[in-house]
Amino acid sequence: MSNTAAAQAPVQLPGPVQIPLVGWRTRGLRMLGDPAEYFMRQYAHHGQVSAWKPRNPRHVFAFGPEYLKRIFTEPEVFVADSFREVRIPEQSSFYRLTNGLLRRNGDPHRRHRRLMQPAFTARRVLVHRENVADVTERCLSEWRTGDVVPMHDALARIIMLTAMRTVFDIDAPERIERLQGLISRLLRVAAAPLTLLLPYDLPGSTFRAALRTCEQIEALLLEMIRDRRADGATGRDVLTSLVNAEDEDGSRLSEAELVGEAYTAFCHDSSTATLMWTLLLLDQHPDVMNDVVDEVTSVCGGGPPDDDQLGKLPLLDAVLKETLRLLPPAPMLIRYTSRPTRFGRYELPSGAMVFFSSYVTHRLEETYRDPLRFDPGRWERESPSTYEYLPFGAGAHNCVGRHFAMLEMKTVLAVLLQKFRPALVPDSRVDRAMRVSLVPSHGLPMRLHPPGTGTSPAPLRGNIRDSVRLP
Ligand code: HEM
Repeated sequence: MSNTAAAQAPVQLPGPVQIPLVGWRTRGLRMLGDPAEYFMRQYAHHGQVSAWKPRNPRHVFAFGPEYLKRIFTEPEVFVADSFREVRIPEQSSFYRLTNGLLRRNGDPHRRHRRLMQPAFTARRVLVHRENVADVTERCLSEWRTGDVVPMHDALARIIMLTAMRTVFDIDAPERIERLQGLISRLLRVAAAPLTLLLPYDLPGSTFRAALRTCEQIEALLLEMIRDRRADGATGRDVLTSLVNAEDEDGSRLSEAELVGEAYTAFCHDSSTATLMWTLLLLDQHPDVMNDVVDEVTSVCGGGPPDDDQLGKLPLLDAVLKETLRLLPPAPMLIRYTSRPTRFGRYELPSGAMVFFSSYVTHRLEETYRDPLRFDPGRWERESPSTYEYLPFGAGAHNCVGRHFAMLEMKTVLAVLLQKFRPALVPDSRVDRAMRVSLVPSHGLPMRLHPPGTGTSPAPLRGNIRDSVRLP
């Protein structure tokens, strides 16, 4: 945004002709159904910045890197408040569980980041590598060549068990099963559009189901936090690091704060989503699949990667980066303006909701050559800026778990691809589905072949073909 542009008198934001009686919740429902498509249409019709109601811009869309830079570099003006629209009662477990970093701003946010960061540095997360490999190998020992595996459930199980071990250090099957069941239920009911539309504690409502499920999850988390404190907290799991984390003035996170942060650190569904998309894209690009399998096998020699080998898998790294470019699990993020502010040539009121989408930004032709092509090789030629490539966000709220996520995804894929060649069941339907993350619909059924089997891309149907050019 140039100074000259900012100095000009404000003009009206681009946007659609207003249709009376179409409120934001109606539009919001359409948007939540398929945010990727909705945002692409908004961008195609109105460009890098626009509003639903140009004369009263309370809902604004920003896709260009210059606007994103503004959002990320002024966190005191563009504040995060992830669950504002759900109107969660402040005294509820639901509130405390969702009261993590993504709800905090300013000093409280900085304090929590300071306390959490040490558990998530690139170096520190390596302590979890063996646990991730061990869980993956155990789960894969139940898979058989020739089987058709519903990849969504299978990968979600690996990631959930990994999180249980690395975040909470729990292995006891009954505790795992209980927490797994509760979290799956919460993700289902919390993502239901009715929870947003009818946020009331009424009999039979999805909102009430979310409230009750959160009470049970919070009770379990508190049990674990108190166990940690009682046994002196010496483990290497994330919860132990958070329980022991001490600020410069000697203060620690309270029980309520720990509940919110531990829950956020536990939800790894973005990793599950990325793994699913990666397997699909590799299936559709057998040459890349062959090269990745060669790389992983020659570096790791049949076993899980060690610390050193994890850093020697450049193609696997590029494949994950390219998957996160084309299909970022969080395709819709939101900030709220804390005061009236100039936004380039436009004026935004206080309290405006600003939507932005890495899904759209990652497809800008000014930045990416042939953006719809899955091309891991582009990462040798193209080096987009922080505001042009942002699957993990940017600025104050950038993903604290990014190193963890990369370690987790690389390890799972390295182990999996040395044991099996998964191939999509031909003629499957693959649509984008917005659950908590952007995932392939219909569970992604894949047949397991021996590693090294030559397969051709499975014919498939569905709107995934609008997101990426497939054979
Ligand atoms: C492929 C995997 C992942 C992706 C794509 C991803 C993406 C993101 C994005 C886009 C944000 C920024 C949200 C915003 O600005 O509103 C974020 C924040 C966050 N992520 Fe991740 N994430 C992933 C995995 C993880 C994992 C495994 C953890 C925990 C270990 C984690 C913990 C967090 C936390 C705590 C925040 C909030 C940071 C803050 O507000 O300061 N993420 N993530």
